[in-house]
Amino acid sequence: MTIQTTMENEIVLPVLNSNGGKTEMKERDQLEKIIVIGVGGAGNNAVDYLYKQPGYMDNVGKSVIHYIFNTDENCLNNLQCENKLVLGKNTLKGKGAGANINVGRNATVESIKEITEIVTGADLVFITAGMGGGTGTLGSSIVAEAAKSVGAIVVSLVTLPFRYENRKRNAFYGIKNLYKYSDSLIMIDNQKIVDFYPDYEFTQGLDEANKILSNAISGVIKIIRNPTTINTDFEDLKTILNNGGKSQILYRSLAGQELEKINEDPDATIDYIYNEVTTSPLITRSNIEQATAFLILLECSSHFTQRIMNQFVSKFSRVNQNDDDDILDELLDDLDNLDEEKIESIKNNGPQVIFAYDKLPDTEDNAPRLNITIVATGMGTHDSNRENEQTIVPIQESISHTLPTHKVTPTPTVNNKVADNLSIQPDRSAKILDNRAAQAPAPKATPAPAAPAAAVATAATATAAVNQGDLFAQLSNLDDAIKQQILEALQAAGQGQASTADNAAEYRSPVLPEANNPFVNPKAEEKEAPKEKELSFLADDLAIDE
Ligand SMILES: Nc1nc2c(ncn2[C@@H]2O[C@H](COP(=O)(O)OP(=O)(O)OP(=O)(O)O)[C@@H](O)[C@H]2O)c(=O)[nH]1
Repeated sequence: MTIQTTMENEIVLPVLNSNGGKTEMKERDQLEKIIVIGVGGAGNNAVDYLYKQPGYMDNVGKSVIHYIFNTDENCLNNLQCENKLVLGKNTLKGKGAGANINVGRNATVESIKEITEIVTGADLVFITAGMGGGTGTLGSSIVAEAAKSVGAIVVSLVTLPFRYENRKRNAFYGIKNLYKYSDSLIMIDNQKIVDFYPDYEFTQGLDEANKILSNAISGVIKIIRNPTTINTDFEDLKTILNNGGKSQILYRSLAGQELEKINEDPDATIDYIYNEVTTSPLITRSNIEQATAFLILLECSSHFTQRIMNQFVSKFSRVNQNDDDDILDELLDDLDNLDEEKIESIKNNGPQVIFAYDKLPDTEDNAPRLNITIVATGMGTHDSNRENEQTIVPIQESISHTLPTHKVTPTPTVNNKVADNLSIQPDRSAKILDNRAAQAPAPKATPAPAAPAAAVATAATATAAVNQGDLFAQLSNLDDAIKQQILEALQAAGQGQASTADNAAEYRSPVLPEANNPFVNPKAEEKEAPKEKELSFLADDLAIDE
């Protein structure tokens, strides 16, 4: 679907209306704010690859903000993406981190104020980086923490280094930290490029990985942005990511010969498609058969009939076609006396599937075509055959779950939300040191569940004020210039509304991992405060000896 541009150059997207047509327009300011950030050389290259994808920038990419962050200014200058941030410019003067993860981490912390401004107001942030190098390894997790602190969903996509680089240990320090702040973490193993494409020219091999990263990003953006005959949106993505567990994003485009037997021999072709989609050679452990929730976007030519769609989607939902027929017949026969016990006995085994469908225009040669994007979650945490059912909750409670997530304050400032999410509270009486922060546009309100009283109390403890002396003690491993930068960022965050326990709880992300989310797991509120309330990049466990 082409994005239309108005006279004022405002992007408007057609959206599905209640009659199933595609006539309504969604104004730009109604759209969720999506930001794609590449950190370090590999991350920058992945964003650049995305830019170069045919049609991407003319279509969904136009309504997304792209950034490349790097310590190495030369690398930034050579790439197309117009939004660039040089990390740690005062200290490193635009030179790279020299494969030193501590240097890259410090450079990113030095730029935390700019990073915070960039992510403020975001609903969804994609972060992509190569693990193992100096900049992206820990820089990515600092960016992820900033994004999580402003309430965004964070989807991280990283590469693992080639074995011959001997950087796996550093890479896993990076993954350990990034995982904490990511709702979804996708990993591509560069070593598998050697295994699967041994004869490819070197950069062509790297591009195979870059293609997977960029396809995953553009596929998810399409799921949210593109109007389709059966539509999905940002709320659907949240539902699937809230399912918890490990996640995976897969994309595949198939056409022509690969699908030529789709009508003659649908069983074999569907098996073939399923295998092609679910076994991406470079992705580490897809384990998709363990997923307990799927968000699927299917864009197909007219060869994909009702029968074929039924067979194909059933492979994910693992539905047995004739299950429950008797109960359904009994219920339908007596609608006046619907029996709750009978309703409850309907089997909802297997994963939840939300799917979007759109028809691709047929080509002149009438070749079958299929593009498929899958977000799968819940791997590794649940029984994949668990009962998939939503419990009906009393009406008041269910209304409170749809209340806005992030408190809308009359004059919120860029950094208030960040500050409220951190355990170290800035001095609220401090003068405004950064005028840009004060003038930044108000972040858009997004939906949020109401916090139970006990969670508010827990959050109050977690946000207990820490004075500047304590802050300096925690900063002892960093040099003076960086300490000053961080303090300024925190002080800028300090002006505006006073922090209260209420705010802290209300600003809590609705997409916390299940174990920490009191709305999914009622016991979570009794556990320790959510991790993102700590200013983790100042903590000791990030001081790594190389
Ligand atoms: N797939 C893929 N991997 C890459 C690419 N560029 C770098 N890598 C991998 O990513 C790892 C990190 O490299 P970079 O991203 O260049 O490093 P950096 O984070 O910028 O850190 P410094 O260069 O030390 O400042 C490397 O070990 C490579 O394995 C790329 O274009 N594609």
